[in-house]
Amino acid sequence: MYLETSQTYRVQVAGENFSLPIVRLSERRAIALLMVIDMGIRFGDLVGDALARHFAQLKPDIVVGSATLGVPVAIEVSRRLGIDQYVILQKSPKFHLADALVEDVRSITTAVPQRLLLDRRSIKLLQGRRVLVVDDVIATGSSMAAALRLVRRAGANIIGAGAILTEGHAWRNLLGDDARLVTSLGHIPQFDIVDGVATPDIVTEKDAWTDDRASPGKNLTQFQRRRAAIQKSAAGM
Ligand SMILES: O=P(O)(O)OC[C@H]1O[C@H](OP(=O)(O)OP(=O)(O)O)[C@H](O)[C@@H]1O
Ligand SMILES: Nc1ncnc2[nH]cnc12
Repeated sequence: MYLETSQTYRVQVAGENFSLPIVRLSERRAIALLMVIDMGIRFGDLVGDALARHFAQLKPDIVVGSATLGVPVAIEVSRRLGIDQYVILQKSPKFHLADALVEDVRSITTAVPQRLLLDRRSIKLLQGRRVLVVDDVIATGSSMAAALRLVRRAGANIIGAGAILTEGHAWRNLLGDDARLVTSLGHIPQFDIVDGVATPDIVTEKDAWTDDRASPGKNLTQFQRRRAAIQKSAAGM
């Protein structure tokens, strides 16, 4: 099912405003859809520049992206970091991927379970290297978690996880300690359909922790940070 609503959601990505169509996933759920492949060349420049600038200081040796929509992100970021080769984790099984490392994925946009595959021939590009993993969106976190597992199985040292957008905050629970690796250029909520209208889902928004980049809670434990954020949001702050 892919049903456009008449609603859009305004989001800032790397400081610029964009309007995303809100589409239904089911009778009860909707998302603000970011189709990177429809956003044009300038958008690729914007997100490539911003992610590369952020992660350059961590000196990645190579960038890994997940098919399909993580592919342009990996290319744009690699280009700006001056790194020639990049590694793509595939979602569709192919004959030439018969000998791959595999992890299960269940992303927000796909009704059926999927598999993420790392071609064993790419392991040599990752083993012992400083790796940046990128994707277009992190929602449930299932795709990013599977990507991180695959890259670690290849013996890499993951130095960061970059996304154009985070969507809700459920991914923080799924990623656990790895949530601290994540930097995104913007944030969107997930939506419930209430009386036919897409409404930001306060449950996953409430799940927010204090953002490390905003710093005030930097030295608090994860639990304290979560509790503080929930109390703040319940108090309407
Ligand atoms: O955090 P999650 O819930 O896993 O959602 C995020 C994933 O969803 C999309 O992939 P999708 O499976 O739709 O494949 P695509 O890139 O081929 O569109 C997106 O590109 C991310 O990889
Ligand atoms: N909002 C979104 N737009 C495009 N792809 C997505 N995958 C997960 N959430 C998405």
